[in-house]
Amino acid sequence: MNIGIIGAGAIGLLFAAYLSEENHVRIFVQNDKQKQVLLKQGIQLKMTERVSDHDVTAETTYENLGKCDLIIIAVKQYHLTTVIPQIKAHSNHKPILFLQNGIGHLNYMESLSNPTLLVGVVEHGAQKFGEHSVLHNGIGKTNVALFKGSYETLQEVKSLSSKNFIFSIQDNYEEMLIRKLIKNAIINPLTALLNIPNGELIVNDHFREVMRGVYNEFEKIFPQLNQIVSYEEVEKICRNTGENRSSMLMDFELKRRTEIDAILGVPLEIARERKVETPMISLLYSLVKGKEYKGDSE
Ligand SMILES: NC(=O)C1=CN([C@@H]2O[C@H](COP(=O)(O)OP(=O)(O)OC[C@H]3O[C@@H](n4cnc5c(N)ncnc54)[C@H](OP(=O)(O)O)[C@@H]3O)[C@@H](O)[C@H]2O)C=CC1
Ligand SMILES: CC(C)(CO)C(=O)C(=O)O
Repeated sequence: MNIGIIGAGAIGLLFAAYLSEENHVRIFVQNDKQKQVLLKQGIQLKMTERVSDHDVTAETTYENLGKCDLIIIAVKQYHLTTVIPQIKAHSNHKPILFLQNGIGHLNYMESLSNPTLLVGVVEHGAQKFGEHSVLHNGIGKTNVALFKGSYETLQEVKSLSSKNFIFSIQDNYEEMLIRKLIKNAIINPLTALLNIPNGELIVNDHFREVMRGVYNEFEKIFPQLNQIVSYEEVEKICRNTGENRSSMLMDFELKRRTEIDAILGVPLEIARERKVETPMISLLYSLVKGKEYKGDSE
């Protein structure tokens, strides 16, 4: 298959490395320096016990998007404003797979006329080093679901699976995204604001009370929430990833923009539309925005 990947950050490089084993991968990047490094050296995929090199084609313009059988969008949600016009201009008939955290990408997807659109939730952990190296530091899987269009494409994506890189089909895209959203929405802002690893949230009854309160507010926004993901599952993630620093805490530490708008901003808009009061979620949103605004992670 000819696969196009937009974005060569941690997730873009990870997907490109694995998928290039059996497919031709074109990776669309923003700067010429990264393009040259990728063309000359390929992608270096690091795992605990081995390092491998993977050849890809790299481009800084988007004309060749139309040559791809599947396009994977691996940029952050807040980058979509620049990517969506390129999709509309060069590949409005191709299947697209969106991998963003949160639910902010759904509005963008609704604006596309592509017949087949897919969403994915990445459970792998990946960290980028330099222009072309990626560390696969957590082997999980990628859940994929149909947003609209052909189920056949979903099966083709599943068939791209390999030993350490599995795609698993999910029936309901909304439930799949909400299941991940709730975990990110409760764990990420609190760990980022408190500067603590995930596990510390559940050994402190005061923090647990706040977590439960945020969950209850989400249940007011999404009344079926408890049938999709329970509060106990959120605590389980904290236990299972106890030593981890959440991606939002790492964004603060590295002075990068966070994904707070996709994680809390869009649910807050839905709450407003549904006339639901969510004071705790609003407070967390404003605190993260405020801290981001100052550009100060101390
Ligand atoms: N990293 C992880 O372990 C996980 C990440 N995710 C999710 O996956 C998504 C991607 O995350 P991640 O890879 O970590 O993010 P990164 O910030 O590492 O990568 C995003 C990349 O997109 C590039 N980019 C931005 N705009 C464009 C554009 N118009 N054209 C081409 N490239 C562009 C950026 O380039 P530049 O550097 O030049 O700005 C950057 O390399 C996020 O939504 C994240 O939440 C989900 C689960 C795990
Ligand atoms: C589930 C969680 C909170 C694990 O750290 C995560 O996905 C993140 O940090 O973004």
